[in-house]
Amino acid sequence: MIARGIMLGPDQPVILHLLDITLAAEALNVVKMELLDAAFSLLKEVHVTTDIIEACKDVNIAIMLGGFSRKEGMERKDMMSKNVPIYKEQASALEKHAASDCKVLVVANPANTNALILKEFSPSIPKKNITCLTRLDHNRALSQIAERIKVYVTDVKNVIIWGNHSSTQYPDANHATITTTNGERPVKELVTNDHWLKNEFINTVQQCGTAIIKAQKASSALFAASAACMRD
Ligand SMILES: NC(=O)C1=CN([C@@H]2O[C@H](COP(=O)(O)OP(=O)(O)OC[C@H]3O[C@@H](n4cnc5c(N)ncnc54)[C@H](O)[C@@H]3O)[C@@H](O)[C@H]2O)C=CC1
Ligand SMILES: O=C([O-])CC(=O)C(=O)O
Repeated sequence: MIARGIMLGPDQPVILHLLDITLAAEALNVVKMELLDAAFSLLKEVHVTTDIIEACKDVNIAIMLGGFSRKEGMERKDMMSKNVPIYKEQASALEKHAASDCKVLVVANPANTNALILKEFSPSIPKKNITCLTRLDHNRALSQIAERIKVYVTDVKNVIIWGNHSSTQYPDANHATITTTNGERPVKELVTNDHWLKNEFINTVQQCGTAIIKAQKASSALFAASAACMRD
C-alpha cells in the first residue's frame, strides 16, 4: 500500500527500509523480491536488514510493527514484558539515527504503551510526531453502525474512540451522524435500539481484535494496513 502511494499519495516516491530479526531474514528477502517483482513506479529502493541502526538511518517515517503478536487468550497488555524492551531499543536507535523530524506510527501492541516508551526514549523527536494506531477501532465502529442501519460506511460521521487501543476503550456514537437525503441525522435516532448502542456496539468494537484472533489464530494484516494508510 505504501509502495502504491496509498499512504503518502500518488506523487510521492518512497525508499523502504524493512527490518526484522535474524530468524526472519529469509522471509524478509522474499518480501523484497515480491516488491521488486511488482515494479511499483513510486518504489525507488528497498533495503532489508536485521540491524536496527541501518534500518533507522535517516528515515522520515517509521512504522513500528515489529515484536510479539497477541495469541488467543491474551490481552494486548500481556505483551508488555516482551515488547517494551524492543521499543526502548528501537526508540534509542530512532533518536540517534532517524531524521530529526521523523514521524512515528506505532502499530505493535500494546500500541499506546509502546508509543509512550518511544516518546520517553527518543526525546529529540517532537512529541506531536509520535502516534499509535487506533484508527482501526474508529473504522470498526463506523462499520458496525453502517451494517446496523444499512447505510454505506462513508455516510457515518463523528464517531469517537476514547481511551487506549485495548478492551477498555470506549467507542462513542453519541455525536455520530448519518448523511441521508434529508441531511445529517443522529445515529441515536436512526438506531432505534438504544440497548444495542450502549451494549453490543461497544462490546463488539472493543473485542474485534480478539474475535479475529479466535477465528484465524492470528490478527489480519489487511485492516491494520488499511487503517495505517488512510489519508482522509
Ligand atoms: N494497533 C493496531 O491496530 C494493531 C496492532 N497490531 C499489532 O501489530 C504487531 C504486528 O502484528 P502482526 O504483523 O500480525 O504480527 P506478526 O507476528 O505477523 O509480525 C511481527 C513481526 O515482528 C518481527 N519482530 C519480532 N521482534 C522484532 C524485533 N525486535 N525487531 C524487529 N522485528 C521484530 C517478527 O519476526 C515478525 O516478522 C503485533 O504487535 C500486533 O498485536 C496488529 C493489528 C492491529
Ligand atoms: O488484537 C490484536 O492483537 C491486534 C489488534 O490490535 C487488533 O486487531 O485490534
